[in-house]
Amino acid sequence: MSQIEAVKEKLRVVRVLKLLKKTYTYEELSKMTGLPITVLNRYVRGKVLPSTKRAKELLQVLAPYVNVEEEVKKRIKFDEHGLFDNMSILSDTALMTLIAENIASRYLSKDIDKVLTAATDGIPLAVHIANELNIDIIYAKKKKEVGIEKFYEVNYIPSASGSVSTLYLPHWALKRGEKVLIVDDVIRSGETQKALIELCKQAGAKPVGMFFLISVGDNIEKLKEEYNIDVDVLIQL
Ligand SMILES: O=P(O)(O)OC[C@H]1O[C@H](OP(=O)(O)OP(=O)(O)O)[C@H](O)[C@@H]1O
Repeated sequence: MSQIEAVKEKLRVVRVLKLLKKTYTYEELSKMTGLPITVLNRYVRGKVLPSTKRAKELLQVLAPYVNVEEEVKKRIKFDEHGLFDNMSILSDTALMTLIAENIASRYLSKDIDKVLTAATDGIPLAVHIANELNIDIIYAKKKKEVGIEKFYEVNYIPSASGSVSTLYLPHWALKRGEKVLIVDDVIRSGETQKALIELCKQAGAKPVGMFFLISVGDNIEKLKEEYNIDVDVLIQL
C-alpha cells in the first residue's frame, strides 16, 4: 500500500467515526471497537491518527454500522408540498466524502476530465466527487455573470415552474472532446440534467455518466434511454 493510500485509510476512519458519532455515543463506539473513549475522541478531533494496522481493523469493525443510504434517507423529511430540506445532507462533509469516495471509485477508470453540475445545490456533492477524482468541477449558473465574454447557454423549463429558465456555462470551462461526469443532488423532472447534457453537446464534450444523490420519480430511466448514458442514483424515492 502506498503512503497516500495508507493516509487515506486513516482519514477515512476519522470520517467514519465522525459520521457514527451522530448516531452513537462514545460509550457505544467504544464497545463496538474495543478502544477506550479517550482514544476514539482523539481520532475524531484529529489529535492523533490511527496506525495503518489499526485503521484497517477499525474500518472492518465499523463497516456494518455505516450505511450511507440509510443515513441520507433518515434526513429526508418531506413537507406538505412534497419538498424536503436537503441541507442536512449536503452540509455533512463526512457523509459527502464517504459517498464521493464510492462514486469516484466507479469512475476512476473512465478518465473523466470534468465534473459538471448546476448551481446551486448540486455544487457541494460535485466538489466532493471532483476532489476524489482529482479533477476540476464546473457548474452552470442561472444567470450571466459579468466579466465572462462567451457562454454556452440552454433554455429549459424546471419542474412545475411554468416558466423558462436558462443555464449558462462559460466557454473556457469545457473543451471539445472532454469527458464529463454530470452530478446533481436531486433529479425530479430531469429537465435540469437534460440542460446539462445539452451544454456538453454545445461544447463538443462527452457526458459519460450521471450520478444523483436522490431521484424522485422515474426520470432516470427516461434519461438512460434517451441519451444511452450510465446513470447511478443513491436513493430512489
Ligand atoms: O430534475 P429537475 O426537475 O430539473 O430538478 C432538479 C434540480 O432542482 C434543484 O435545483 P433548483 O433548480 O431548485 O435550484 P437550486 O439548486 O438553486 O435550489 C436540484 O438541485 C436540481 O438541480
